[in-house]
Amino acid sequence: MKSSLMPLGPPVSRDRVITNFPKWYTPDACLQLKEHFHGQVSTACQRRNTGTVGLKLSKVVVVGDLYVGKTSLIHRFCKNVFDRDYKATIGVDFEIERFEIAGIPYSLQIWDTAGQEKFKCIASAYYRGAQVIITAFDLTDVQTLEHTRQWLADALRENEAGSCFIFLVGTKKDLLSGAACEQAEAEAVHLANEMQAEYWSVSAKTGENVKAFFSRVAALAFEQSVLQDLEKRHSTRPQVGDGDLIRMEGSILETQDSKKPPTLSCC
Ligand SMILES: Nc1nc2c(ncn2[C@@H]2O[C@H](COP(=O)(O)OP(=O)(O)OP(=O)(O)O)[C@@H](O)[C@H]2O)c(=O)[nH]1
Ligand SMILES: [Mg+2]
Repeated sequence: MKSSLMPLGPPVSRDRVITNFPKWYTPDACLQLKEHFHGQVSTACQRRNTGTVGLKLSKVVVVGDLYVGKTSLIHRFCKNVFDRDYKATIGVDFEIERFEIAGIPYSLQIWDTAGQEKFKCIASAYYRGAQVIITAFDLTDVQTLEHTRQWLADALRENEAGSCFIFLVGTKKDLLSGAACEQAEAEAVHLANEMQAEYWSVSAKTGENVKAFFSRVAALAFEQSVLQDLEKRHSTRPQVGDGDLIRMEGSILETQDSKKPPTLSCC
């Protein structure tokens, strides 16, 4: 989807530009099978009618046992580095990654949480408001896969049921091959279906699937944000008092800079 209109925000690097809907890792455990943006989303993007979506940060929370490679995965994607030495995350950390999706600027705020038990209470304070939950485990350590159930339950407790996209990610793919890899993936796919999650295998060391994975996360979150924004704006009843914006049928009027105050009918 290419637009001849002026860009809406500062340019992003070429590998953060998403024009086609990124594909799943395996059709056996994926959140949706379609390969195109939703029709309404494509139209809204072409018309630059995506409301406040380009101004928001969508929250992504990464959880999982200590040492599974959460920080390494995020650093490979955001900084394109890999560190062989282990430095435990203390509490939480985050990175902001800017994309341009179907011509619209879009940002993810990726929260990296500590897997160590002693930091869990600090980290869990940051689970709230997640649009995406990534539960990570080490493909070479089956126990860490079993623990993802509990990590997910903890993260979901702080969020509205059904409001988050869930991903199950097997890390350190470079350490496994052949039948061992197939076996680990089969178990993970089974659990992903139970969790209603999308499954990915990645390697922060080699970078395999890392960019494709985060592009998929960004595209799914973006599409959901645009659809939610359209739905809100097209709701028939005018609503007053959503932050500093007044919403009226299909339009957003900013309260501070409007020359003429909007006329609202009383409900
Ligand atoms: N071979 C290989 N090693 C990896 C990979 N990802 C991470 N590691 C190593 O695994 C160890 C733990 O990685 P971290 O990213 O620090 O793990 P973490 O999940 O953030 O750990 P906590 O912050 O304690 O929760 C480090 O020594 C990494 O170098 C990978 O894809 N392949
Ligand atoms: Mg870490």
